[in-house]
Amino acid sequence: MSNALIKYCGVRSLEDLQIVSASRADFIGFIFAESKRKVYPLQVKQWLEKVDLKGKRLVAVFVNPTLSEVEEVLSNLAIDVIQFHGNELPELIEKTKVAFTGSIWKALHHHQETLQEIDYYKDFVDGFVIDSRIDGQWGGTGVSFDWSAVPHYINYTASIKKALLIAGGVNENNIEQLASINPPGIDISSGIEENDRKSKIKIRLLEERMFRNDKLS
Ligand SMILES: O=C(O)c1ccccc1NCC(=O)[C@H](O)[C@H](O)COP(=O)(O)O
Repeated sequence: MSNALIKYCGVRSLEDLQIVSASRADFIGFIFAESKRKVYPLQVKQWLEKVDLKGKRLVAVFVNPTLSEVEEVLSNLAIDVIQFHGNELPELIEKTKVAFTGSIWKALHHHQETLQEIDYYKDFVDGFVIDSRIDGQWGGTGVSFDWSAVPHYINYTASIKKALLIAGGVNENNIEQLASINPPGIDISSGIEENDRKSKIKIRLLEERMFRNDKLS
């Protein structure tokens, strides 16, 4: 059984939103950055008027945005979490907090010095998303990193009382392996897609495997 919180990211249509809203996700992510999954605040607002989220929280994902880009999203949507997925400086994070009282997560790419990067950001954010490091791409790569490092991230973020989600290439075939390491959160985009659309079938398979032994516990 897994207690991990789930974030399904990269919703890019009303149909995607309907599918993830009916899932066991805790968080739904929208990409407000250059990506094939990029969406716009007014578009998302219209979708949200038509869908019952069943209590799921909304995450706005940015890559090196201006403050006014962040403010435009916040003024149109009831965002619960902001995820900074680029090289944002603490100054931008601090300015964001003036108008935003929700949680802020910093996405960092897994490499030799990620724990030092966590240290650098820890006083400015509420949590971390650890994703794969792929040249020329910020996220949504569908590629996993070496999960033998995950226990280090779990222990360190627990010691500083920060949220943690593991991202990068999670899918229905490897979810049990990751869930067995017990990360507090798991973030998935490509792994629940088929032909660039969120897939009800992939989500069902992934959740069946992730929560396989729920009834026994
Ligand atoms: O998903 C994107 O297209 C994306 C583009 C630019 C920055 C971040 C992006 N995604 C952020 C996420 O939180 C994804 O869920 C995370 O990178 C994992 O993606 P995947 O490997 O496809 O599961």
